[in-house]
Amino acid sequence: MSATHMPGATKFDEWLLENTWRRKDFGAVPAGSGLKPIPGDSGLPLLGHSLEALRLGLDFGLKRYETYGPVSWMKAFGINLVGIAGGDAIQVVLTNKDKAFSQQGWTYFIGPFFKRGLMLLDFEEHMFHRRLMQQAFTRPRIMGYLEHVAEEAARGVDAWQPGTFHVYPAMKQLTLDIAGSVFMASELGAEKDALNKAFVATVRAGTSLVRYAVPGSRWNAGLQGRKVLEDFFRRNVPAKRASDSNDLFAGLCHARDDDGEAFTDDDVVSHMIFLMMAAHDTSTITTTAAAYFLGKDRDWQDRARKECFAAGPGPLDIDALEGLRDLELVIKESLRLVAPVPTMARKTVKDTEVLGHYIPADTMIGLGPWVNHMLPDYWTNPDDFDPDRFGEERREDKSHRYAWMPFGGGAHKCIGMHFGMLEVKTLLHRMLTTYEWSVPQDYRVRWDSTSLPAPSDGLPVALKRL
Ligand code: HEM
Repeated sequence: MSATHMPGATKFDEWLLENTWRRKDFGAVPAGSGLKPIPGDSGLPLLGHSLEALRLGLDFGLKRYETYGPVSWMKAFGINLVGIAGGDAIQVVLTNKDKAFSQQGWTYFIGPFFKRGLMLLDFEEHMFHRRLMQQAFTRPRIMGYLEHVAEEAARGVDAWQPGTFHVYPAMKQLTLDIAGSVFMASELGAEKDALNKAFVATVRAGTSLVRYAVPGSRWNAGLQGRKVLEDFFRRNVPAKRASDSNDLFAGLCHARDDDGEAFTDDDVVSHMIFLMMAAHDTSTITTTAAAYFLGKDRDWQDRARKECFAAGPGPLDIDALEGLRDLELVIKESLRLVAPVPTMARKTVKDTEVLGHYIPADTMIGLGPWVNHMLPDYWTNPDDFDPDRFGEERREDKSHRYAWMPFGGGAHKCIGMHFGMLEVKTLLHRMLTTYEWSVPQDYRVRWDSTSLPAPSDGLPVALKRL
């Protein structure tokens, strides 16, 4: 197998991918259990498979699946990691019947910066927090957030300059502005730039290669960023509790469950910091990926634009946004071809098994949704951009419950899924009714996999005002 999804792969990358490593089973299976060991290998001395995982992303995941099947192990990032892909295997983990799979896998990577965020909580405590947080994602509350999104989207998109235009950095700035407005409508004021800086440092730290506090390191900047954010939110909680504004910060402050329980001030602070991260890069990547595919496929761009003009100039309300069916097909297909969260981390808290493979307690797990999105068992011509595959006549996403899973699944399925889709639709609606754009037919974007997928060249397009 070669690096078909990674333009610009070097000869060394190709060698790493094509090399056959010495196969070794992972740990000993308890005698008499009837279970199988996990196949895999340890890769290069010291580095293990870190390089391929970081440089080749999807191609590496597909190679592991092809070589070892749905459950395999490797060394990477200084640890032993069990990779799980394919619908059936991922379903076992996300259903989590015996509560063996915990979120502590995420804690290893982003814990110091996003501690006590919803995704890092487990089991009963997680359920309690999730139920409360749902109160901030009701339809009326989402309608309020969308007003902020539409306002920022119009302001930001209209200011873009035609010509050669780099979509990714512009979109990243715009979704950051949107997050500022949706999350805390009025508090930012003079602190806006300092907070944006702190937030960006906190997010970047999660992918730092140096994983301890050395002066000048990304890790250190992330810890300092977290402090700035904590201080800001903590200072503003009392005023927010007393306000009735329609932003997410107020939503968390006012959330009550059926027994009248509420979040503590510390909870609100931690949830705000995590939510900003969860909402920001994911919507940037989704919108950028859709812009890329539409820039290549002008027929789909025209089709989506026609629908957007028919819906009106905006701001569109929630019903109008939900009615943008063609655009929804485009976004779903973009989320399939570029999964914004390509790997999901877990850690076993007890001995367990997946499809008959024994997994001991304290094992780090990486789930591979992006691999599922590309398996020919579920999708016809998986490499093609073909939004109609999600249309009513075909519904290829129903080929397996976990064939399409950009928002995860099970107890931790994305709580911002509905709002996130509507935000992306608002952005694309504004883009499609303001500009047309294209990329050369032979251009292929390289999705850098060192963190969440991002176009390594920023995605240059030829942008023309309509
Ligand atoms: C369009 C883009 C988005 C994508 C692709 C996405 C993807 C995901 C995925 C895959 C997970 C599950 C992680 C896991 O199980 O390990 C998740 C969880 C989560 N997402 Fe999103 N997300 C998006 C937008 C958002 C937005 C806009 C928000 C909030 C405003 C949000 C908030 C969250 C939260 C709080 C969790 C943790 C849920 C829990 O643990 O119960 N996400 N997201």
